[in-house]
Amino acid sequence: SHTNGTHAIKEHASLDGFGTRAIHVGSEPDPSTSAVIPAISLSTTYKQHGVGNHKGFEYSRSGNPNRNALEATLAAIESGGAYALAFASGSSTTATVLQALGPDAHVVSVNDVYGGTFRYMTRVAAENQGLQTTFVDLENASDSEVLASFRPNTKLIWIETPTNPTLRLVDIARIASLAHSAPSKPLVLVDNTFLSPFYQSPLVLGADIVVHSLTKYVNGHSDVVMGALILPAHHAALAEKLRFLQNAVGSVPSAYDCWLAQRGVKTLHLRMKAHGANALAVARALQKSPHVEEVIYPGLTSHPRNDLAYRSLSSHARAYVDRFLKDHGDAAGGFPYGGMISFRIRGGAAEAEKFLTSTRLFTLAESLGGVESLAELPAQMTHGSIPPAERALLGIGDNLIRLSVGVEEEEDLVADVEQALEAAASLSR
Ligand SMILES: C=C(NCc1c(COP(=O)(O)O)cnc(C)c1O)C(=O)O
Repeated sequence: SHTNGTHAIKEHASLDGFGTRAIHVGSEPDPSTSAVIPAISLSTTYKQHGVGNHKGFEYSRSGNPNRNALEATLAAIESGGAYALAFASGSSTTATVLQALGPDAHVVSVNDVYGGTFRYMTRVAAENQGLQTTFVDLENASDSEVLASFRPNTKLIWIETPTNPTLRLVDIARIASLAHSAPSKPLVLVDNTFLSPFYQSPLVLGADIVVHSLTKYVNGHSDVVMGALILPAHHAALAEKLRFLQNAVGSVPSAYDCWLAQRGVKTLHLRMKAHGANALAVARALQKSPHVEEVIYPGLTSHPRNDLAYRSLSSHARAYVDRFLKDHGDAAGGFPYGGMISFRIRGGAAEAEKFLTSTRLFTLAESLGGVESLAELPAQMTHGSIPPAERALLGIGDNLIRLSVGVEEEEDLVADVEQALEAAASLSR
């Protein structure tokens, strides 16, 4: 049932499958018009029938029908979710969560995060609220090394997995168990942007908060900038605190963008299956190419943490992957695991530039998760805000190319990558 403060989803939602929830929860026919698809409610204010006597809406920043509906859908599809809050962008979601930690807090973050997240932590929150951030290789750190990174004022562990852009995998369940056993009991947050709620359910694995750049897979059509966070039922107090900040800071999405995102999320399950199958095929083609030094795609059987990738799959993705493996067997060389691939092209910046300007279907552009395939050079583009020394330590070199594999026809994407690799290789002939 909806309240203005927090939106706990209807009980029945948990009984339906992922795609069914995405299509039906939050999209119930309009009770007054019976419209199957909700109207776009652009009004910024609502008539009151007496002071404080209203129908649950007072002012659009504090809540509006389209945002409430989208938040209900997001809480329903992020398994284990009960509360969802939408923001104007993934970055403002990050900012709001970090603001909620208060002054002089300490955060342990995975060492490879989106450049904008790194930038906010180290150049904004550090200055504005005295945030201290320790970047740790949470993929490889031992339990004792993780525990040693905690301080008495450690309030939050920030995880991306797979990380952007080197696709490092973090064992959410392991880190959550360590955090919840530590004296300072830091909250565990997972930025689930890269896999979307379809492939990974961080709340089920023990996380306390999930954040998404909805700009990416959830909206899925490269026409909305938005973010969201989702909390489990036992964090009602944290939901209220973040709902207060959502309204007080006012970094909220428009009703129209919420309506677009609600339309996009309805096909998320279909798109993520297609993204995954296409990405596996492109990763295999890259693996076979003499012009590629290294392919990073955790769905490949050859990936060192392919077992962790499989163990971390959501229940709905596990069903899809098991069917895929049954249908394709070992010939597939792995399983679909989201649409993101990073690879190191043989050579350096020149070869990378030639590849990126030779693709016909992969558009050279920032962002990811849309139906169209995109390609970029993190070192100079999305992760340019990370100091060169840090980038070098993380392996974000001038020959590291990141692909967001879209839902075009698989054969077309494989052919496009292969011809662009040949074009890049021609530089050294
Ligand atoms: C724009 C890109 N990333 C945005 C992003 C963000 C920020 O989301 P925005 O909606 O772009 O503000 C947060 N978390 C992750 C993992 C992200 O990848 C990019 O990597 O091309």
